[in-house]
Amino acid sequence: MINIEWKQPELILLDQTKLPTDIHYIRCTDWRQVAEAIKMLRVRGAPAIGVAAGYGLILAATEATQSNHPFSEQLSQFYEFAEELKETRPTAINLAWAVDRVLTLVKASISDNAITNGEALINLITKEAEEIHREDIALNHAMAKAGATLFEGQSNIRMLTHCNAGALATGGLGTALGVIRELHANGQLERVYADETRPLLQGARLTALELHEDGIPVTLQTDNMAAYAMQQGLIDAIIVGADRITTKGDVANKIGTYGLAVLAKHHNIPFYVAAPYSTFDFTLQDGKDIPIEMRMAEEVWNFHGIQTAPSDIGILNPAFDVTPHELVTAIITEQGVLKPDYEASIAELQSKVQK
Ligand SMILES: CSC[C@@H](O)[C@@H](O)C(=O)COP(=O)(O)O
Repeated sequence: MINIEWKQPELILLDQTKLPTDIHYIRCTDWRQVAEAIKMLRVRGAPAIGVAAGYGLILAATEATQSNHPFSEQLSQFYEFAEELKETRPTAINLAWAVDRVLTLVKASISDNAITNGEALINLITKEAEEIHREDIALNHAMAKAGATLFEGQSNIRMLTHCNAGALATGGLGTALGVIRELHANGQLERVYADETRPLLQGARLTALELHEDGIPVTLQTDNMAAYAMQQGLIDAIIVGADRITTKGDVANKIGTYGLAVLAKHHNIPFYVAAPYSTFDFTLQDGKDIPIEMRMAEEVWNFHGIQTAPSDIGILNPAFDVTPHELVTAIITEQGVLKPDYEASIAELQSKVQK
């Protein structure tokens, strides 16, 4: 199932809010449609929103350079659009990372006089957006291989995952699900337990669908069954993706991840996080400084048009939580597996990727 495709002059996005029942594609010709799709989780998952935003910038540049204004004014307009796109979701750093990567390149090319008109700007952004997408696919492959090294010699692995960190959340195979796919291909995986992931059911609607379509045995459980499954000895390891990781190794991921990590500690089950370098925030040390997206109350009291609670009560709806580094057994990246001391291993990662 292709979730993101650039077909000049359109960005085609699979509307993930309609899965698993409807396969519906949105054809974006305006960057505002891309912003809306990101906000409404039609395209979601940290790396995927970074890839989509990269392409969204082509549409932003196309609109900004259509006027008869001087190029410098067109550029200012483009920067404003880019800022708006960047602010659509605050927690997943891959979004800001992708927008900033394109803006840094644009600004450097302007100051070098390498681009002096709209057409050159659009060409430059198109190349970079495509490169971000290609790179994400390669990062997923490298993470899958690196992650599998943690399970050498093991077989019949029963893995628990939360939310969707699969192909639908990235440009490629997925982060956590990339590792799961690799273990399945190696014949080492017995089964995946997928948390349904309230309130928007990314685990049920997306992870269960992806795995089932790939012929990977999957058992769906509601979030409040995870403790039971661990207590019954059904889970050998937990693997999740991430939306932002600090230099200490604190991990923001889908709400409910922290609870799983606490449970894993109690049951002595390894807790792994898989994420590419673009998910690390090298400017933040402590997880408490990660901005947590608070979403609409309606997502909790209403599901797909069915009211499931009184609508006029207090509702808590943080989209993410932060797992402290002490609870993370290892972080799988495309550069290899990071282990505690995370401050040291993440500093080493930073020196490799920010040459
Ligand atoms: C490879 S995706 C990692 C995370 O982005 C994923 O686990 C997650 O929390 C996604 O949240 P979502 O709100 O669906 O965008």
